[in-house]
Amino acid sequence: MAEQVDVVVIGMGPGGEHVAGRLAESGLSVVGVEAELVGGECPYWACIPSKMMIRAGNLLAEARRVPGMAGTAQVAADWAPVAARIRDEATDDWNDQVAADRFTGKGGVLVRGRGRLAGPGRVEVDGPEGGSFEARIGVVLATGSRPQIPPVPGLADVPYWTNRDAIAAKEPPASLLVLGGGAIGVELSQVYARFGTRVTVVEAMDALVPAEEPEAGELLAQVLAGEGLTLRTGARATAVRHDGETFTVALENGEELTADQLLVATGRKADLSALGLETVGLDPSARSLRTDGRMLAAPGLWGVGDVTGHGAFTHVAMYEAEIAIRSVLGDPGPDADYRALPRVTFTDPEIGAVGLTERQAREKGLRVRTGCSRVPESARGWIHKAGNEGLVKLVEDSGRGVLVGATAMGPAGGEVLYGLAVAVQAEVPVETLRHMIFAYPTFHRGVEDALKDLWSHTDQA
Ligand SMILES: Cc1cc2nc3c(=O)[nH]c(=O)nc-3n(C[C@H](O)[C@H](O)[C@H](O)COP(=O)(O)OP(=O)(O)OC[C@H]3O[C@@H](n4cnc5c(N)ncnc54)[C@H](O)[C@@H]3O)c2cc1C
Ligand SMILES: NC(=O)c1ccc[n+]([C@@H]2O[C@H](COP(=O)([O-])OP(=O)(O)OC[C@H]3O[C@@H](n4cnc5c(N)ncnc54)[C@H](O)[C@@H]3O)[C@@H](O)[C@H]2O)c1
Repeated sequence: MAEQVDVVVIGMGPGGEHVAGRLAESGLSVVGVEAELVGGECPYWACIPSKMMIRAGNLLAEARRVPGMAGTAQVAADWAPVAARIRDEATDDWNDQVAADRFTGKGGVLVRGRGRLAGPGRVEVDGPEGGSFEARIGVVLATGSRPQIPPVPGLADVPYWTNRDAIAAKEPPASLLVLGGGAIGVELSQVYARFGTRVTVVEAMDALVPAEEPEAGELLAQVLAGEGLTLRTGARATAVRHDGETFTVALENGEELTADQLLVATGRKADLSALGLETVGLDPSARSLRTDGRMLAAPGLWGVGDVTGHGAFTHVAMYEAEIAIRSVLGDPGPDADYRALPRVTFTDPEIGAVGLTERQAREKGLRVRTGCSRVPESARGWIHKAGNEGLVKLVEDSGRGVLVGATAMGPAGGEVLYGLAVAVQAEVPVETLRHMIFAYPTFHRGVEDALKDLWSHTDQA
């Protein structure tokens, strides 16, 4: 006999935990199903511990910038406090009791196991605590994503690292090969390099962080090369092997790269294959779960987070969760709108970006005008000196006179981004932005310089 409840949430990462907790607080009977740890990837193997590592790496980099600007500093990197902080403060040694109690404290019922749909509103959970559930209102799928491993010959047979191993490492390897120069690849590469690891990054596309503006990828490559990393862009791995000690990655051009560890960071994908989607008339082989503006994938079936394919970010999962909560409760509010989706790659310098890149805007057929400024050429960048690399790039839909995208790269680039995200979201006329007062001498005055540059260009469509 299936147990009757109001809502079943499958997957208790940032998206699912938020939906399940809020619906339980609102008085519904809610079952949250989790196969691993309540909280999902973000607190245990992703955002939070990686940003602790980055904070540590940035402290070392700042200390190394003291000579010539503030005296002398002797810096001895030590991974032990980083590994300890990840265990003690971020993950409770990968124990989710606090998160589980947080959910049950709101009135939810946690069922540990792997859930799958068994027809509209029906969920079956494997595992010792499993069972069958029938949801009166519906089911929320929030099953996240997992690493996408490319079909490079030999790769499947070697003990490569994913983000999980890189986060849980108790000490930095002497050398590290990183396959993939996207967000995970560049963030973790820079950290490890700052702790003394010899790092080589292999990126298939022509630039690092290829989903962002090419100017950002080029500048990041200069910075990372300056910090001693070896970079291979436009490089395809043709074979991987491991002799028990050393990894070897062969590239298309004949070059062979070796290292003690190999991190595969070539993207993440949702896995819909085992969720029973066929029982509700949906395609289990799809790349992601298609949802409408209310996060509905089918009647009584909502999707939130990485599984929807709208951007693998915790802030997207939380945003979609809020909409799904309103939709389940029948509360009014706007549909999902991804025009001003922000991304921050937490390298040093940070790469903050929102909305469309120039290329995406052109591909949409917009009349595009761009404006750029360089952080070192601004008063604040010049004052900052060591570690001042960065830029601002604006993408205007000149037909409408509004920004549709922007990049703020530099010290605190992710914070500078905020004003630009407001401008894109609210479609503030560029003419209005141009006549604002920008505080002196801030990094965000680079936006004013980029607006001036925008104005000096005629339409480039
Ligand atoms: C190294 C790294 C760094 C990152 N840094 C950032 C960052 O700085 N900022 C940012 O915004 N994003 C970052 N991300 C992305 C972020 O972690 C994800 O976007 C976010 O965790 C997605 O949340 P989610 O709820 O969709 O899924 P997840 O966090 O993936 O959680 C899904 C949960 O569902 C469970 N599950 C899956 N299938 C089932 C099933 N059938 N039954 C029961 N349970 C199931 C899983 O065990 C998991 O706990 C980073 C990712 C990585 C890998
Ligand atoms: N700061 C953040 O918000 C943050 C940090 C880390 C991860 N994330 C999220 O997690 C997602 C996954 O991160 P990711 O870095 O794995 O993915 P990604 O998609 O950002 O980057 C993957 C990179 O690997 C490259 N690649 C793919 N196949 C390759 C191959 N065979 N050889 C060499 N390069 C190859 C791609 O061209 C791409 O540049 C990100 O897209 C992002 O949404 C966010």
